[in-house]
Amino acid sequence: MNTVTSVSAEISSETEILNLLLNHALENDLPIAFWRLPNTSTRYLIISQEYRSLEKNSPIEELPAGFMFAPFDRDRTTLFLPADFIFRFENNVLTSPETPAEIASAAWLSQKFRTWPVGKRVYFKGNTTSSAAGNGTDFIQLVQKGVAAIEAGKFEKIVPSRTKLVDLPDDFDIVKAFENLCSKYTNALISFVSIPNTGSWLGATPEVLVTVEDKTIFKTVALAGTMPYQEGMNLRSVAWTQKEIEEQALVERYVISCFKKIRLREYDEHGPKTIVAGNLVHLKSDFTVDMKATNFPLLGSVMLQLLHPTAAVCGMPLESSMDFLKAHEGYDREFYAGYLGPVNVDNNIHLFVNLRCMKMLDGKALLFAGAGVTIDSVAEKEWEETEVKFNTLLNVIL
Ligand SMILES: C=C(O[C@@H]1C=C(C(=O)O)C=C[C@H]1O)C(=O)O
Repeated sequence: MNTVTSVSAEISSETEILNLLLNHALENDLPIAFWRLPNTSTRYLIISQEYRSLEKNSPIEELPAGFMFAPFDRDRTTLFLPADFIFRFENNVLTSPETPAEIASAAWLSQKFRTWPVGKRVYFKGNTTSSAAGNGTDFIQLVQKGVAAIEAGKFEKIVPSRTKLVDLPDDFDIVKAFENLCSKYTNALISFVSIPNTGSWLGATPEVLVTVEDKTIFKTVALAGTMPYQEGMNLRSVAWTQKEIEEQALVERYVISCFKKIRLREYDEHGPKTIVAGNLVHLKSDFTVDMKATNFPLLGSVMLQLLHPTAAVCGMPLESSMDFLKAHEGYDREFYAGYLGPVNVDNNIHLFVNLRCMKMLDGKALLFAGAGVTIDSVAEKEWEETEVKFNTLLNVIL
């Protein structure tokens, strides 16, 4: 059999192979996901023949290897991309295929190499639209409405968001952008997902929603509170205000309330600690559960249903804050603040909240960002916070 290593003499670089695969998927309307997990160097790329819509409450542990892409609105359909073709890149080269799926994918790829043009930049169809919204004034009014609703006792926390539409540079190159995000944001999930009728999304999210390692260890986090990161900042003495401390404590309470619903008491909690997320710092608490000791083999699925959308991206309590956003936010979040990530690849589940992300439109990018609002929020400061959050991607793509 022709292996990738033998055929790839002329087309050896990761960048060229990626360009070929992305072009192939986009030109043929095939779903594709390309990602790198935090603090790792391996990059994975999968191409599906077809995406699937997942049944509500279907256990993710029983899915084949693939990639999940879920919208913010839990009443809408979660999409799943089965790993019909799977490639793994390490140190800028395609790794030798090991699993049967990788071996079949490598054979398919080497077949394609014979006929494919090299050196072509990835092309985007401009067939997706979005309800771009949220100019500065609207957002400030939205935050003020949120604070008034908190004062009126409707909820304790709300996370309004807005979008920003920017022109992409003429020479914008998705593979280069992905590579730059990887080197700049080592502790984020870097992802590019493109699905027919849904669009192409690029992101660098710092927020874990559900991790299940080796079917044994469950992890989630409570992340909130935002400040710009400054070079040389001492993370042990960041001066968080009462507002941010309470805002993060609310998310922590939300996570614990989900454990309580299933009467799970044996969880470890560490934090909150200040962590760096690209150009920002946040407060984060880590939660870990030993699924064997607690006899909870489907804890990943169960907690996913309970957690999403968390108080970090929607509000607290969930129902009243969701109603407020539906009534007042004024645009469709689509997949922003939904979740995404690989499931059952290498025996792990890694789902992240879809933050610091953008949807690619024809020659433009639509960016999304939100900010946690409590009774102590100052609207202009929350607007500033969304600006800094946009910069996570803008610093790299413009
Ligand atoms: C909502 C976003 O981020 C969330 C909100 C945060 C906050 O309010 O401080 C911090 C981290 C995230 O949990 C976003 O990035 O759009």
